Amino acid sequence: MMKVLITGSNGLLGQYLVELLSSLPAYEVIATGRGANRLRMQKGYQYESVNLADESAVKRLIERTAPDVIIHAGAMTQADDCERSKDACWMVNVTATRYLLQGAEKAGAFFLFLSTDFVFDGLSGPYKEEDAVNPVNYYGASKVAAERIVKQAKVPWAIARTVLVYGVADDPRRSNIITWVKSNLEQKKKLKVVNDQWRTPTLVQDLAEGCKRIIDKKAEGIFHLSGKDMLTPYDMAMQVANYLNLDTKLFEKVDASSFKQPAQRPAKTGFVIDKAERELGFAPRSFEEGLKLVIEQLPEK
Ligand SMILES: NC(=O)C1=CN([C@@H]2O[C@H](COP(=O)(O)OP(=O)(O)OC[C@H]3O[C@@H](n4cnc5c(N)ncnc54)[C@H](OP(=O)(O)O)[C@@H]3O)[C@@H](O)[C@H]2O)C=CC1
Ligand SMILES: Cc1cn([C@H]2C[C@H](O)[C@@H](COP(=O)(O)OP(=O)(O)O[C@H]3O[C@@H](C)C(=O)[C@@H](O)[C@H]3O)O2)c(=O)[nH]c1=O
Repeated sequence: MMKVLITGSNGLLGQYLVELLSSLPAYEVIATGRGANRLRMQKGYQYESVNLADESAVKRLIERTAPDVIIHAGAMTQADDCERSKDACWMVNVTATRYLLQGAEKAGAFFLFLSTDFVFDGLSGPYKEEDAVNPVNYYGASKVAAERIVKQAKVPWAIARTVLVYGVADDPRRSNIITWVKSNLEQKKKLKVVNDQWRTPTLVQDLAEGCKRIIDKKAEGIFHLSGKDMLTPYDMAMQVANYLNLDTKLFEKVDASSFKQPAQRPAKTGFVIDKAERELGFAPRSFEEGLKLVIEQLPEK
């Protein structure tokens, strides 16, 4: 049985990793999050409340649980918050990653780190794993710094980068493109939707499956795990609205410059996922299929 420690277990990806792995007999899951366990499903795994910024708590947890694998999904993920609170962002995204890695090296655990398309500048997407990083915001810079630490690890490691993850969260601290469009249009609210950013949005179930394939194979190195469809948020929003027969006249097509967000976003990212398809058998759903699955999962109004 593979003992897997998952950080960020109350987050969007974390909860799908916990549900996926704890439902399979081959895995023993230790889920760790900040504060109380917020998952709907509270059986079939061990939950440990740990602040990842607390070095001794992190190292004690790893020593006590002795995992074979650590999947580090926990992070400060709101790019604007990271721009405003750089110290907090660095503490969680970089320093905490170092604490976990030091614990992993002591335990001899395989280390899988979750990273982002925001490590790239967005000038020449879609990106392959070997392309040069050049972040345009502090969140991206923190992930580049964390990746650098992971690459020097004394244990086998992998970095899974992903893009614009969407899905249904038990207790979401942040919305995502589908839930955000659906809830606003249903309330007849006007939406400014960006038409000059390009992404390859990723269904959270596909991302969790990709992470599972990496740990099953102990596949080492960087893997780009995202959807294959290159879309703008406007394209995505139109697909959501049309599928749900909601009023697309509520959309105002804007370019990113009309947003006064603290963190700059890279214009055109998106990933080439050939390596993940070839080496992991990674096969993500189309945005249309993912959209349908998410809508089916949403609780009835
Ligand atoms: N969502 C996306 O579009 C993308 C995500 N990624 C990366 O994938 C990973 C998972 O993302 P996602 O699930 O969407 O992120 P979420 O923001 O949904 O989850 C992140 C989790 O980390 C936890 N966390 C933050 N700070 C601490 C801390 N100090 N101690 C313990 N836990 C902490 C949060 O806790 P709490 O719930 O209490 O806030 C949260 O549950 C992240 O590393 C992210 O950078 C990469 C590209 C795209
Ligand atoms: C808030 C808002 C967003 N958008 C678009 C812009 C953007 O491409 C998309 C998502 O916007 P957000 O600001 O919510 O998300 P954003 O911070 O851009 O998303 C990022 O999150 C971190 C974790 C990552 O690692 C990145 O891969 C990326 O997913 O929706 C609009 O079109 N209109 C809006 O009013």
